[in-house]
Amino acid sequence: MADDAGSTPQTHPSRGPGAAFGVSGSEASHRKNPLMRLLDFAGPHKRLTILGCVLSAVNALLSIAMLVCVWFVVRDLVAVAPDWAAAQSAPLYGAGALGCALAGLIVYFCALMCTHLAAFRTATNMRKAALEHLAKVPLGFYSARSTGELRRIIEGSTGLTEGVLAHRIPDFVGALVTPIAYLAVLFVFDWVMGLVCLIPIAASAFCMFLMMGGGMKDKDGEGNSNAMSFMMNYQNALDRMNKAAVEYVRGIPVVKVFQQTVNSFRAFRESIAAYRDFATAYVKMCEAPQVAQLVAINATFFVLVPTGILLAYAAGDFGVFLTNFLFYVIFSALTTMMMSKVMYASQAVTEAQDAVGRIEGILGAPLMAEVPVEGAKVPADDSIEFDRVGFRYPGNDAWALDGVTLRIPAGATVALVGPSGGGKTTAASLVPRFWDACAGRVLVGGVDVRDISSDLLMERVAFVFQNDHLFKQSLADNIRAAKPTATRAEVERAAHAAQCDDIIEKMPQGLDTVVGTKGIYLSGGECQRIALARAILKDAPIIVLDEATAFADPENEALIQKALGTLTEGKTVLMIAHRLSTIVGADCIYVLDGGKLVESGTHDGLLESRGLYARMWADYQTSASWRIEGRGDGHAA
Ligand SMILES: Nc1ncnc2c1ncn2[C@@H]1O[C@H](COP(=O)(O)OP(=O)(O)OP(=O)(O)O)[C@@H](O)[C@H]1O
Repeated sequence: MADDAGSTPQTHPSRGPGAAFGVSGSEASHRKNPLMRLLDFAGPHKRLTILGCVLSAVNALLSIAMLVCVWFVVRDLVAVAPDWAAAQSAPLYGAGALGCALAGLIVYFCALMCTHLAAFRTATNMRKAALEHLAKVPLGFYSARSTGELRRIIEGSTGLTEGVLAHRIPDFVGALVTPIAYLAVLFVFDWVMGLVCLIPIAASAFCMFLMMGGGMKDKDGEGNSNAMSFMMNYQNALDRMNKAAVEYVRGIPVVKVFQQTVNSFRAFRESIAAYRDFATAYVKMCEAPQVAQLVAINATFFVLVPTGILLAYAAGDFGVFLTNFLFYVIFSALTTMMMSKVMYASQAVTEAQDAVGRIEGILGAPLMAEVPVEGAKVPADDSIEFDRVGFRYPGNDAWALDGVTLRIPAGATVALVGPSGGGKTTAASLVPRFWDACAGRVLVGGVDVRDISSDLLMERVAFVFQNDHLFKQSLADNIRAAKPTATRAEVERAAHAAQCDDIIEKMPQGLDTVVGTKGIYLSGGECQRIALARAILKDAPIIVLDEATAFADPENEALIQKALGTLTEGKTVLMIAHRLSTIVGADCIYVLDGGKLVESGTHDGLLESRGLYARMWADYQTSASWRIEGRGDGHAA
């Protein structure tokens, strides 16, 4: 391979996280703060989060104001006891306390409204960004990651950030504002008792600090705290278990046939054990500091009461001392709540950091290189050409295609045949750029496919896969996937041309029947005809067919062949078929073996040359006759 351009498809770095929301990838990734990175996804809704946090802080101040008012009521009542009627300002402070409480409720409600709106929008934007990005990455990305893992990132990680933005962040802000205001107020009345109340808070904060990893950097040197590194490992273990579970569920028919149990699936068993180990280790890591933290935060009375008793002896005015003491008793109840909020918020931030990192992992996956608009070229016609094409799958040293040169003139029908693993599917995949060639060029209409805008290329090429996927949507919508603007009449015409009339007739709601649910499923051959209707509706001038009749029974095959006739009429066709009878009439047959083009010519010409194709044809004929004999004498061959 002289001009090996590397073994991976040409790609370019994505614009990165938050790109769709006005933040460039590098800008976003250089920001270390996970919350800032998370808010990048909020777009204009970032302001709502900020407003929500401000309101949460106001609510915290109102809560303190309410308690101060309550304390004033108590002070006034104690001062005039038992002549309660003399406490003239008490009703005023009482009303103040009530007003603060009501205002606090309203403000907190508004705060949560703001943060919830922003949280839902942020999670939606994250999902959209990830899904949009996934549609543009090369197929190699999917070989390296399982659907279970991707699903968990898109659903799980984004869902997790919802809770963080909606509740934890405003609570965190409120919990941070509270001690500041608290400190100011604490020292107003009695600085000694204020100081004493701070001891449990400081002890609790220290335990929390230990719980979060004690500021130690992880061995990875990337600045992750122990807690962050633990969270990453924990989430990775969850991912592996998810991935193995999806594999296991998909393989359930095999499990049943070979009477296996979950324990015989090593990967699944090991992933469950790894998850258990991480979960246990996590609990153990948090055990001691969390117990200490809970003890510390609930120990306010433990330090406050003895201090109060000591100070009572030295107090000049016992009445004033008692009311001050009551203030600290009321206030200390707040500390438990406040520190719990701080603890949950810190934990949530660690989770959010991991979630944002995982979404960024998807968004950071390089995209298939797209030619700049000004450099994009338009194909002159609908011909296809392979010019010394070489291709290796990422992570695979062997050449799946090696120096393949072939030409399909516009309007011609060409077949790719060859032994299994010869490179037929790989060659066909290079035309619509599912992959890019590692060496040489693939040309459509004389233009390198990499120089054609992807929209134009997709307009020009229709690809019918071996096992085309039908979405859990109506048949009409499945067909319309090829052309969303198609009218009902166009969809019906395409379905009719693809010989789908019998399928539609037997469906309870005809074309509007949703497939894949409520026991409504199609056979392989029927799926293939719906996929052909899709391709007919698309009406692209270049058709790539990969094993179009692979799943068909004889009856379906006849219908499929008829549908293919309509689809391919006047088009450039590149066709892969194992049933050699379907390609006898092809204008040219290319034979691929071990990634190399070994023969080419018409059916008759290749038979005459007595090469690989002739041998494959002879084998095909023999196997076909075995089947016929087998049926005739009632024995399966
Ligand atoms: N996603 C992949 N990752 C790595 N290697 C792959 C991948 N897909 C195919 N290959 C390898 O590339 C080579 C060509 O495979 P390809 O599917 O193109 O052959 P094929 O001729 O279409 O085979 P078949 O007739 O069995 O479908 C094979 O050696 C195969 O193992």
